[in-house]
Amino acid sequence: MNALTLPDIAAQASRQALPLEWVGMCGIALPVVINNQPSAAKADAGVSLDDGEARGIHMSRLYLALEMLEQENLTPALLRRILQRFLDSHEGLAHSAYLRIQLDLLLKRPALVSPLAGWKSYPLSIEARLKNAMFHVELKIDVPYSSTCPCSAALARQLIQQQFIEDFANRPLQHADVLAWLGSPQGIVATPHSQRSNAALHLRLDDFIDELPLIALINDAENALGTAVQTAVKRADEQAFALANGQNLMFCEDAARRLNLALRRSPGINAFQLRVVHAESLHAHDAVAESRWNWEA
Ligand SMILES: Nc1nc2c(ncn2[C@@H]2O[C@H](COP(=O)(O)OP(=O)(O)OP(=O)(O)O)[C@@H](O)[C@H]2O)c(=O)[nH]1
Repeated sequence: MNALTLPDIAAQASRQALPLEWVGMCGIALPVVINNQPSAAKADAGVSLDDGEARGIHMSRLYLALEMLEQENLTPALLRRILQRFLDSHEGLAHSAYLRIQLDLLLKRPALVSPLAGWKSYPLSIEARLKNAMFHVELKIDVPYSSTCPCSAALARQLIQQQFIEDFANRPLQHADVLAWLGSPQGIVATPHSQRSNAALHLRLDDFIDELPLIALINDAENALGTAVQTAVKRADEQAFALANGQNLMFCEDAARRLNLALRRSPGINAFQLRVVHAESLHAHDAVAESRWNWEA
């Protein structure tokens, strides 16, 4: 049999000698292991093509290095080893390596009061870079929550006061009457508007961190807001949620400031930028606030 050598176009010289900032593959489907659980993910893997004379990179070498993600828990150390393999397999061609992994982090979250729990999905993106032996990891996490407008709450309270004046005008106040009134629709003649809201967190991690602090970060953000959206809900949980909203009235500015202060204290974070979006029910447009800490674009 005639053994033919397969043509290797990538190994040819480029017609235009020009380095490229990024070459690779986007949207690779693969499982990654987080907290010992496999999750369906999409990866973008690439290197710089610093040798402008080379026609192309070796895509298969990047692709095969990603197999390491199937074997062990996703950690900064694992990301670094994969990126190092990208570079080792492109010696002389590439000086910097990049990997982004996107998935929905599925966490079981307890109800506020009842002994129930349910699953909540947090869109997550993990970006790792290795260049000149400098290794960086960034996380992007979306945290959904509820926000009740403090201005609307004050306006609603004023209407309740007016209703009280009308209903109890020229009448001696009886404890039982007031209690019954408070429990009637008259006692809450106006309600403040509230909305499902989202905090998009973009965080730079400490370079020498051992674990990705995913759950700790989400907990810190949700505790700072006080009104995380719920999963399994019985009436007791809904009542506790109503109380949490009443005790945590928030403009988008308030939410951004709360998150900023909480994330500064959160371990393992070097810098962050965040964007909160309140999908207003008062308007057909959103109220948005952004905040940064130590962040240089
Ligand atoms: N560089 C590059 N490769 C591409 C592209 N689109 C498809 N490929 C293919 O990706 C495949 C894998 O490339 P390599 O990793 O160089 O494959 P290989 O030469 O068999 O592997 P090595 O022996 O490790 O170099 C090749 O068949 C390429 O043709 C592209 O736009 N750029």
